[in-house]
Amino acid sequence: DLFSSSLQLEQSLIETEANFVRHLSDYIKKENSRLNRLTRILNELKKSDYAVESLAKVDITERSNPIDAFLGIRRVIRSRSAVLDILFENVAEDILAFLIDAVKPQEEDLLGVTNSLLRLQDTYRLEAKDIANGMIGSFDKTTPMTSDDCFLIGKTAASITDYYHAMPWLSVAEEKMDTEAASGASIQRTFTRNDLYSNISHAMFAQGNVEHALWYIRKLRETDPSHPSASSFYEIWQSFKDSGRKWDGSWESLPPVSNPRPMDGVDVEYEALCRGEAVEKSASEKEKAKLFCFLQRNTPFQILAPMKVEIINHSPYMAIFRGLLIGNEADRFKAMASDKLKSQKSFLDNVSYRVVKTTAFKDSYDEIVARVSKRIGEVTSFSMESAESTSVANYGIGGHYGPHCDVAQPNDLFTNEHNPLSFNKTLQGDRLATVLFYLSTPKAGGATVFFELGVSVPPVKNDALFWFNIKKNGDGDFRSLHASCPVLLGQKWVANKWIHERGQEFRYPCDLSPDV
Ligand SMILES: O=C(O)CCC(=O)C(=O)O
Ligand SMILES: [Fe+2]
Repeated sequence: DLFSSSLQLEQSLIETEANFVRHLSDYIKKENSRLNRLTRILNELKKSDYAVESLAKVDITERSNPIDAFLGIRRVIRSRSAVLDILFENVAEDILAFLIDAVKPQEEDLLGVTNSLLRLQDTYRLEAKDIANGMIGSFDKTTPMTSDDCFLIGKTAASITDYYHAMPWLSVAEEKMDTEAASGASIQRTFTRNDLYSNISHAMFAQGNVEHALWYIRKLRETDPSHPSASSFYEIWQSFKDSGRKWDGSWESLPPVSNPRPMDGVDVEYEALCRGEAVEKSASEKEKAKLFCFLQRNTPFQILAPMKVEIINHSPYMAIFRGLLIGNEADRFKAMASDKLKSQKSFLDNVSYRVVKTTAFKDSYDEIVARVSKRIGEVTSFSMESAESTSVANYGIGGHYGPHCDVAQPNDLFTNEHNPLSFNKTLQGDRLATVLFYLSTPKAGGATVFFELGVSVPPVKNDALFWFNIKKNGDGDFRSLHASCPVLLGQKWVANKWIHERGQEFRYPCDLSPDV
């Protein structure tokens, strides 16, 4: 798939659309030349004596000229082989190969991006109508969608019984169909008005709007009694009668539309944190007053260039290192990762859980990787000996990473995504702390959020976020449960450095208390 890395999707769209234009215009040129050559042969044949005579209905009983016969035979043989050659020319070979094998984005990407749009709509409280008009929140406006695009999104949602999302998209499709008709725009549609009514009626019914369902199915039945959905009229009518509700059948007296959101699996606090809103567990103003920032001068290097450290949570300790990356380091990491990004099959094997592609670099890969690892060691005072390779990730369109802890220890809170065998726990120990550095600043969205702490950190290029995953007694600290919010606009790139337990025995002494 492409949609799980926004970089790869953008690259492939640019490449594919440019190649599509080239292949199709080459092909049309070749077909034109074929037609021209055929026309030339045709015109010559038409001019031939025999053809002219046949058209003129000349009496041939007297006619027999050996020269004409010779020339006629030659002409037929030559034209036959010329036409056959042209007919058997395979001018479609290149474009067929392109269309069959080389056209990337595919249906799974369309489905992936559709899912992303619906997820963004929920998380950031966007209206289907605004998205359909090319608006992502209050950000830049782009090309509006057509009724056909909106219908496809609504129908895709309905096909997985997601009527909550289907409803607004189908009604936008209806509105757009009306405005398109009024403006005389010629829109290619993959559906008829009655297909739309059938879908709206179904979704209305599923969301408890039986009168509206009846209204739409009645319109469908009146105009096309042979439509496959026309017979649902009787079921809906029966349901309406059974409900004992009152409605006189007019548009004016329809009750307001209800469209309840299924709350199963929805984390309201997560969505609020993603929008940057405070939640119950967020620090109060009084607690916030205890947070501070300072200039760190731990090492000779830092005496020259002190690190700006912002403590954002005391227990467990969390801090932001402002400007940990310098110069073009962030861009170099992205460039190094660009052609290596691979999608990570999640442990839960659930595509929608993690829409991101990653790759990892050992310190020996490039001087810059070693340099940044060394700097992390300096600012955190931890040994980097047992740390993992630096992993770089590019999120997809609307890409996110569901709630998880970075430790490999199993726990009851949730199914841990990290494969316990992915690093050698006995040699390196578990992931003591995470340093997450931001390689880009997305235009909107993509915050890193901590559910138990009510903390939301918006990504800022070159900054690094530090937190502990393990308590001093060695148990996993599940207050570190975190997630990456869906990216709303722009690209989100991060890199992870996981610091392990081994080698930190003197730098981070153990404690038997289970609470630190
Ligand atoms: O990208 C983020 O904000 C969080 C990434 C993360 O939690 C991880 O890669 O383990
Ligand atoms: Fe994580």
